[in-house]
Amino acid sequence: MTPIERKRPLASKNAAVKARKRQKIAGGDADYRSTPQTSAPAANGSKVRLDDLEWNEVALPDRLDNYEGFFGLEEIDDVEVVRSATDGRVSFKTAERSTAKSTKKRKASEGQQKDSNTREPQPVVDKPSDGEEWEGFSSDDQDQAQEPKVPAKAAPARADKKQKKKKEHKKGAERANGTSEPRNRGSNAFAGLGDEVQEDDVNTSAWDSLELSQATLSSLSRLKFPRPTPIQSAAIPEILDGHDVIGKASTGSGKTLAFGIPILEHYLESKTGRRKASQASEDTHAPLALILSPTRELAHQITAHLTALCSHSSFDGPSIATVTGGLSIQKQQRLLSKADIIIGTPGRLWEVISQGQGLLKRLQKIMFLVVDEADRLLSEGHFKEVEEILNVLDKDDEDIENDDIDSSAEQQQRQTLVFSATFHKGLQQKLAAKGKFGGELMDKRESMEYLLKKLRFREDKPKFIDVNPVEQMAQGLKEGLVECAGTEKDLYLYALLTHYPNTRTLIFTNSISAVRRLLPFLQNLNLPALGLHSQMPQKARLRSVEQFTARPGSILVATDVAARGLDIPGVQLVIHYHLPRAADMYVHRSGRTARAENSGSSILICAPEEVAGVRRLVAKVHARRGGSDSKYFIRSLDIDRRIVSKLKPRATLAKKIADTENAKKQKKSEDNWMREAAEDLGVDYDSEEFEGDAPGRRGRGAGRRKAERVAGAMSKGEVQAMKAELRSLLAQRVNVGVSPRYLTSGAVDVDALLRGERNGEFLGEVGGLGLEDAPVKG
Ligand SMILES: Nc1ncnc2c1ncn2[C@@H]1O[C@H](COP(=O)(O)OP(=O)(O)OP(=O)(O)O)[C@@H](O)[C@H]1O
Repeated sequence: MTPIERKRPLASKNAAVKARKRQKIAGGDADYRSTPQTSAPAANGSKVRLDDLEWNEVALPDRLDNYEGFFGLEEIDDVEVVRSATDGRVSFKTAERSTAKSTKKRKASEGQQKDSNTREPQPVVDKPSDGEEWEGFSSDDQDQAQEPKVPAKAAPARADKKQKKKKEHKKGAERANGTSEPRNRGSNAFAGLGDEVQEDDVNTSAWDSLELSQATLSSLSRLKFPRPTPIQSAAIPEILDGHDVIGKASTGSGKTLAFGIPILEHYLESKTGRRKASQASEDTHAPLALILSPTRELAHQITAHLTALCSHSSFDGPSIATVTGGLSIQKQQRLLSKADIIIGTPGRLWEVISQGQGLLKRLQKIMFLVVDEADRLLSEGHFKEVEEILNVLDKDDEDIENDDIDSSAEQQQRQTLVFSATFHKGLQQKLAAKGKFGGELMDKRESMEYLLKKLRFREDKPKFIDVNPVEQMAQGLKEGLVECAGTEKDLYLYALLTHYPNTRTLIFTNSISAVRRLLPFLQNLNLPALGLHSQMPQKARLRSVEQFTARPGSILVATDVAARGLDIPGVQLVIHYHLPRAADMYVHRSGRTARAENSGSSILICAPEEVAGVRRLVAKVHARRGGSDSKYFIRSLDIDRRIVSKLKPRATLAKKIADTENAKKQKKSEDNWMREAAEDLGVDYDSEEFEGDAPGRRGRGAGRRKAERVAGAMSKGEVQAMKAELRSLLAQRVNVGVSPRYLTSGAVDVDALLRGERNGEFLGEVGGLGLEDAPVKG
């Protein structure tokens, strides 16, 4: 049903404001009061009056100057307009949910209006959501709440919380032993959680020292996370104590929950207070946290992690809005209006903020700003939109109108949490022409200086937590390189994949065109390959990640859009088809495997001239051990050339078919573009004539273009013939010459390999990457 909209009458606005003020003074909140509502909700589908419907105010753009007597819009969903057949009168039929809530709200509001003169003012637990809500409080209350929440002051609050939590723990234990009265379910958000011990819950006593709420502990138990990871152990208490935190820990070490758990704790603790404030002024519902992510996939993944943390519980989880490009902006705007946690990529977030709709002011009230994969977000080339957002949060933007918020107080409220596996300098330094690497990694002092320069922390010295300063690569990671001629990379890629059948593999390239080229190449060879790059439509991107996650032996060919943060369980092998452009990228790409204490392998495919640079790069990454120069020497894996040569005919054919089809697609889209341009200019377009006449058709790329032209000119029949030939090649046994069964002293069963059966001895012989003895969870 489409939403009904109506103009919000001035009188109703004034009444609403007055009611809110009264409600604030009373400190009450109908939905969260412990006294049960006695009024029965209206029957499902009953008719109600227009004013009894649960109207929601529609946000107007922040920068709308002149309302010209227009006070606002309200809208409502799920309402049926019923016209009486007898007298033509219009009434409204609404679902029980809506009617019940509006009845409850009306009753509450009436009750509060009645009681407002007799009740004692009660302090609101959390900070107010706007200046107006301070009315009715003493100046002491105001001072207390507006005081900067510096750690020294936060500590006593933490001490109180500790007492409270100790009691909660004790009660939880009593309940578990059957020594306490069962809790009154429904009396608060945590009610009954301790009672619901499920068979497959795990013991979470290792989390006890963090003093988390029973609700969070139950969630962790159900997620089967028996103990915190080192970064969680170190960061969570500091964040709960109110500190700004810079957290550095290796890939896959659980950084998401290191900030996610404290945010959830804060949400649960302040839920009643926050809801009180927001109930009083629903149109200014302030989010608790803003989490910035460099990629769309990571943003959606953080959402999934936080949702999983909450969905395993019986409390009402926070409302999470994910704001990324490629998906409906209108839908995201709607979610934003009620969001407790906003997770987004800077570009789309800035777009939404710029469009107004009230988000800007609400964002200024956040309690947590999280910058995930911080070095990437804050690096040149990506920083602009982040900077704009930071300006908005800190109210530096002079364009912002109707400014009635005390920005300094708001800024001091906010905790800034920064996480990454690497902090590096010179992200933009690319591989120099002769295979040199840029992208030096920063030490603690440098990264601190860098972040302090870029971010506005509320503390002079945020807590820098580096749980594994001696090693940023995951413990279970094995590394190796395969050397081959630059022109044979495709062939060696195929050979490598053949030796790791049914292995979830992530292949990294440095360009979108390489993804477009490799994907059909591998698919032609009957390999279950998927693609991921930033020019794919967002839905296709999400689908690729979903399918890669769901299908155990699948292969994902991706650009570095997949390098950061993606947590796909059971990725066993990462192949760097193109070398990473910087040391940090090597760390992040390789970090897609060997996550959460699993094992995995990372293999670079290098041209001979690249080998020395790669060795230096990998040694540099490992040199973080104690700061001394590392002797780490990445092993070379010698793939038997006899096998490679046997695989060559099929690889060559698969490549030719892929290139032909790509060239045809390319030609078609170029033709379409040229034809449209010619039509716009009112001239005739003949592609062949254009090709022949075009000047400057020599020089760089001319050879490739010629090959593309030839490939593109191939007939359908020729392509079909190549496909048939490839099919027959793929169906044949590979005759390896010496012995069709065993190569390299009986270590490799090539037929078994080509049948898709694993043979780990192959690499075991030459370098012992140890994939075979790497059990993979998930
Ligand atoms: N305490 C825990 N016990 C077991 N598993 C955990 C725990 N905390 C997180 N995990 C799991 O570990 C995996 C990696 O976590 P996460 O994605 O947060 O890593 P990360 O440090 O952010 O990695 P990256 O640097 O690559 O972004 C996830 O699947 C997560 O569910």
